[in-house]
Amino acid sequence: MKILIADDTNTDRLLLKLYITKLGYRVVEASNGQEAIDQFIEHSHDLDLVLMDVQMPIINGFDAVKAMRNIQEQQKQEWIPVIFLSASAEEDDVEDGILAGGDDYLIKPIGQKVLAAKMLSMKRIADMRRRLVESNSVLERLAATDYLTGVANRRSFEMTLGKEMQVAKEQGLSMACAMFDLDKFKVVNDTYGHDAGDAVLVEIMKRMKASVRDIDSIGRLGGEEFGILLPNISESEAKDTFTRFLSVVSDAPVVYEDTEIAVTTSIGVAVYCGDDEDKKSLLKRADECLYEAKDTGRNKVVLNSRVTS
Ligand SMILES: Nc1nc2c(ncn2[C@@H]2O[C@H](COP(=O)(O)OP(=O)(O)OP(=O)(O)O)[C@@H](O)[C@H]2O)c(=O)[nH]1
Repeated sequence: MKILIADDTNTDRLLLKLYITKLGYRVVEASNGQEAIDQFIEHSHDLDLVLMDVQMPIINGFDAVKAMRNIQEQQKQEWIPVIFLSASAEEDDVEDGILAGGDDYLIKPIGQKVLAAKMLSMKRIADMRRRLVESNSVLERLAATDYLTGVANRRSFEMTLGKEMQVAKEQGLSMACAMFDLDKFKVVNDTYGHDAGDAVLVEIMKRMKASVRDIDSIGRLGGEEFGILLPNISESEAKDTFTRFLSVVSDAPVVYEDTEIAVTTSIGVAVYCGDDEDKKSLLKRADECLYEAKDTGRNKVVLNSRVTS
């Protein structure tokens, strides 16, 4: 456990440091409010507790903690517990300390046992918060992911599409939004079984994930239909990339329990040029291109309603 002690009185700070190091904890020191904020910023990644004197020069303890809580909120950091230390036992001061973002308030002089007990209770709270934050991030990831293929689900894909369209608009860049759908997939299921169909979806997504750039996004829109976003790409580059994706799908069969299953895909691509078009209309254009690809023979890319292969 790493603890920041902020106190302008050298003897108080050194005594606290002595108590705390004896308990086996690491200590970072500050002798005024500004230094406390600086140390908080520098050590926030592994700081477990702040012991903050109230009366200090430059910035007092309450204002320093308000600043720390703002930083924490802006940078979406974990909550680090703060205990105020003060000679004042006024009820108003205790209330102000908690309102400023403190978690507890101790009246000086502070006994060694009380300090150790308070640190233990703050650590419990910090650990509980950490576990909550971790569980939330797992839940958020699950809520955004397609369970079978591990790519983004439709909701998450559409959110990314909205963000990418905004970036493209602000920076005057073009981007490609594609819908692709495995051809005659019902035949795969009917011939080899649903589990084999699932294995095909998983393998094709694995290949696609390995084929796109880090800035690209893939999502499952439903069934055997997927979406791909290629930000910052010209129309001709998009055409080349999606034509290459046809081969990524079809060049090698998917092997499922010693059976080779050959699959192809049809891809409909709408290029967005940063104009006022909305998400729904862009997806509709891609969908129309996909239908054209299906209608005109499958295993092909149709870009902005023009047959390109
Ligand atoms: N195995 C498996 N099959 C799925 C899943 N989701 C949808 N499907 C199947 O995908 C098939 C889609 O069939 P259709 O809509 O007729 O399209 P298609 O056979 O691919 O034909 P085209 O799209 O016209 O080339 C259906 O058999 C669905 O049951 C899934 O998660 N796993």
